[in-house]
Amino acid sequence: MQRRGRFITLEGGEGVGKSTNLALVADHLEARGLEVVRTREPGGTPRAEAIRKLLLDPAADEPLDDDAELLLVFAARAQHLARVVRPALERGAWVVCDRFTDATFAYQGGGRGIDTARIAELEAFVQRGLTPDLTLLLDMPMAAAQRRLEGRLDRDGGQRDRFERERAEFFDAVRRAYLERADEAPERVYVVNADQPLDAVQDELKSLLDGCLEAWA
Ligand SMILES: Nc1ncnc2c1ncn2[C@@H]1O[C@H](COP(=O)(O)OP(=O)(O)OP(=O)(O)O)[C@@H](O)[C@H]1O
Ligand SMILES: Cc1cn([C@H]2C[C@H](O)[C@@H](COP(=O)(O)O)O2)c(=O)[nH]c1=O
Repeated sequence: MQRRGRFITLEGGEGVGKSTNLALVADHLEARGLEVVRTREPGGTPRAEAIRKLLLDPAADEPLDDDAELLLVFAARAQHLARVVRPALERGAWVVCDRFTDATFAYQGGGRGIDTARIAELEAFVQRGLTPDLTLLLDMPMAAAQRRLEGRLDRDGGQRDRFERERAEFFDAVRRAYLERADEAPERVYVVNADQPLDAVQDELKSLLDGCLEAWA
């Protein structure tokens, strides 16, 4: 693939501020004249969004098998890559994506306990070498993030989805797995302390982006 654009992902547990900061990242890049595609996983195309619905549906009548969950995540990813991410990168756009494969290592690997070697096999099969240029890992203790999530749910009148209903131990394992991923790829994954006022988080993100823009020019 002729890849001219850049691929930036935002990662972290539930309610750490990914969507809020995705808007900041995308606006910051657009203000510098770049074409930016804002997207998310699972999802990003109509069919991948249909898979997202299946994954997040808390219906208790039929539990979702862990392997089925893993395969659905990668099925959605294959569709998203083919229809949105690869074409955008090929035409020189920057793709800013709310979650990607680090989430699979964190949730299906850390949270569900699936062998990471199996996840890595699917990653190689589906992505064929395509990985993010930069990953912003928003990190904070899960208890504090849960309080933010509750605030948002109260305001939206929303319901917890299938993942948001998991126990605290699940989210602690997710956080540990994310931090392990950051340790394994320090050249790609930048860990941001998300447990600080939004202005401080966003100042840090903007100066990091400016550094990348300069380095990649
Ligand atoms: N640094 C911050 N300080 C205080 N509140 C914040 C901060 N960042 C985000 N919030 C608020 O926390 C809530 C969750 O933020 P947001 O929806 O961006 O998180 P998220 O990581 O995208 O959540 P999800 O995992 O559900 O997609 C929102 O109400 C948002 O306004
Ligand atoms: C990409 C990806 C996502 N998930 C989970 C993580 C979240 O609970 C939901 C997505 O909802 P959100 O609005 O982004 O919080 O899906 C996962 O388990 N594995 C993945 O690879």
